Amino acid sequence: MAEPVLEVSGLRKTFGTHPAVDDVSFTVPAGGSLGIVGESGSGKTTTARIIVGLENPDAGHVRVDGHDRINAGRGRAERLRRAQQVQMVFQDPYLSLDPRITVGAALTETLRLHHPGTDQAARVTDLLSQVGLGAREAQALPRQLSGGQRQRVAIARALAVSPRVLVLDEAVAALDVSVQAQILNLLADLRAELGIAYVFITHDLGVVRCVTDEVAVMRRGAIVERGLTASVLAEPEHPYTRLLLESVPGPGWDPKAIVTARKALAAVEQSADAQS
Ligand SMILES: Nc1ncnc2c1ncn2[C@@H]1O[C@H](COP(=O)(O)OP(=O)(O)OP(=O)(O)O)[C@@H](O)[C@H]1O
Repeated sequence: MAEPVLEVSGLRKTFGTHPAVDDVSFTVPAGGSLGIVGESGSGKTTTARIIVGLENPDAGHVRVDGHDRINAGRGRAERLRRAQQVQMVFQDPYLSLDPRITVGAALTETLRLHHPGTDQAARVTDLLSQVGLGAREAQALPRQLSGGQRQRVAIARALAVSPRVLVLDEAVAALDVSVQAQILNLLADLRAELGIAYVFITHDLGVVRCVTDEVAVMRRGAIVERGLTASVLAEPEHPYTRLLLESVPGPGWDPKAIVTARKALAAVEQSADAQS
């Protein structure tokens, strides 16, 4: 197994009295891809925001290449270094792209900040070509592009920083299925080419199947099951994972299976509550 590039250990975050993230630990090897799945409110986004540094945990560690991100200094050099460890791609690239500046200018600005001294014009061309865009898109404003193109730009901008880890939070959820497939293929190609590690936050098990090696299933802030994606999806051990799988309509899908899976989960949780 490759050395972990990302190590998350004992992460906790409570909002008021509500534990949003409850003792979450996992590692991702260099160039690996971990999916984090779970229903709405299970703590996926809060975990992602802590990894990126948008939220502080109440307890726990996040390390990239062995360097602690939580207790690192707050100076400019430290902030740049942290950004070069982890970048994030959000569901809605509109929110992360400045509507007033062209794609080319946005990429140039990111390169100037993170990699001064490189040939920025050549690198912008490279980055755009890596995500399947060209000179036309370089001159466009975000609103002049399609949703899929905007998401490619958001990925290019994250790549411009040359991060070790890319956290993708529902990054294809807003796109229609054919564009989703194109972006998922692009992400798979980039991982193979650049060796970046991915943390893929999604509620979509189809996405997990396509682009992750391992998956962690979150429920009520905690990881209830984790393993190789193919094994977890083929032979889920936790009743909650089974319920998630039964909830995906497909050929031969039987809505009654959801009822059975819900009952099995309730029985397990009642017996856990009784023991605690
Ligand atoms: N800033 C906040 N203030 C208060 N509560 C919050 C805050 N952020 C998240 N929460 C709560 O923490 C819990 C976990 O939320 P989180 O967004 O991490 O879940 P999620 O699994 O990503 O859900 P979704 O898929 O809907 O984004 C939820 O109950 C949510 O209401």
